[in-house]
Amino acid sequence: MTPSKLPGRPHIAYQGDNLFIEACSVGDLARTHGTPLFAYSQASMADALQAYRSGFSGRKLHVCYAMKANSSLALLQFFARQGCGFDIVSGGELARVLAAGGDPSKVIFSGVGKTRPEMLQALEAGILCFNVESEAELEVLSEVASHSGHTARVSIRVNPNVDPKTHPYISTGLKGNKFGIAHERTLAAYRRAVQLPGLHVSGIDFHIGSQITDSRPFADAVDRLLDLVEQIEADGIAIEHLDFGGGLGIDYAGDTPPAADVLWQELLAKLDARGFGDRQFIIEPGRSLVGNAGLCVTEVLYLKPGEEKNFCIVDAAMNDLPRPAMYQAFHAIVPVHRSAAETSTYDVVGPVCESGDWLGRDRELAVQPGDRLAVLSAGAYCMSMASNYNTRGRAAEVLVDGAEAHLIRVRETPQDMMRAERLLTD
Ligand SMILES: Cc1ncc(COP(=O)(O)O)c(C=O)c1O
Ligand SMILES: N[C@@H](CCCC[NH3+])C(=O)O
Repeated sequence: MTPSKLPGRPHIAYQGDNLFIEACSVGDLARTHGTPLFAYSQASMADALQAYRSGFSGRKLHVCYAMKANSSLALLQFFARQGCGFDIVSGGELARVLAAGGDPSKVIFSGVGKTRPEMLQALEAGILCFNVESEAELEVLSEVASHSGHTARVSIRVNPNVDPKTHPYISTGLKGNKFGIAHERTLAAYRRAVQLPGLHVSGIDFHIGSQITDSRPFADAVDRLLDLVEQIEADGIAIEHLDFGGGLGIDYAGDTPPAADVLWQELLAKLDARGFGDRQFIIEPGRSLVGNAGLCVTEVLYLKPGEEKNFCIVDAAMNDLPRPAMYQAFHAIVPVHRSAAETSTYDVVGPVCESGDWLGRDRELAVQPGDRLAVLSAGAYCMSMASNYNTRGRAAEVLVDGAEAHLIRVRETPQDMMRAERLLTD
């Protein structure tokens, strides 16, 4: 039987009427592990990583997986085994990298609010580079490094003032965003960095936003970055590596982002033309490595017809999948077992006590209580943004490799959720 593939998700397909992720039936996974359940395709992640590596073939490339997209330990372990480093934004993320067997010397540390203890933790672990986001941070990092006898390798994150044309909450490279140092102030920041003790200037970076579906903003940002590198190097300061951040989008709803290899072949032609093609490059992709590798299986609890809306109430909620509530994001929702029954239009909602707790609006579905649905594109910024709101335990997760499904996270229990709390004693 020829599987019918879902666009943009090559390893998720119907065989007959049953949904499969690689060679695992999604229905069987749900029966074995319960719902809500996240399932990730290892082959999808490998393919996505390979697309970047093909685009940079013959170049010096270091891929730092932006683990905020999905920081589940087994996924980190997978990327570490593929030779990747990690883009971290907290001491907690560094601890996860180490727990997953990641190599700290391949880690870069981004983020506007690094604390002194986090800086020290990263210096002691021996990370590759700090992506510094303000002049004030530069001073503090110099102090922490020199007082502790370390040298911090630094890259300055430039805010190139380029519009990535994405949701305002996930745009990061515009003047009005809190991220990076303004283009105009960058040279002065480098001049200061080379004077400060405890710092070694290593690179320059940008990250302009997330879910970018057009190559233009990347091309503009690369141009602006290279203008700066020329100025900085003319000033006698060597820039060893160029870091282009992450941000490439995925297909959620028929979106057509450029393929990673195509995008980078185009951008590298620009870098070659300007004489920068043989530099050490770093990229920090998150969503595009894991987003369409994942789905979340949920069970229909109740159907509730209403005067204005029909509700399909499922056992996954905004605490598991916060993107619709936070960004009005669209995630495709498909049946785990397709049926020929007549469809109705439903809002797919969770059990959480908020009207914002919806996963999909106005979806045509043929469903009954007990049926299962799969929320697609759930590999990125779902589990890593999940919460315990309404004291709902985080879902279980499986990593699928062909016909094998490895349980990589057990469902969180009420005891797990209460573990860090203390009652008052008289
Ligand atoms: C500094 C930095 N690098 C990389 C990423 C990864 O972005 P994406 O998941 O869109 O690839 C982010 C998140 O937007 C980020 O803030
Ligand atoms: N959480 C966002 C992406 C944030 C990117 C981090 N800088 C999303 O779900 O789309």
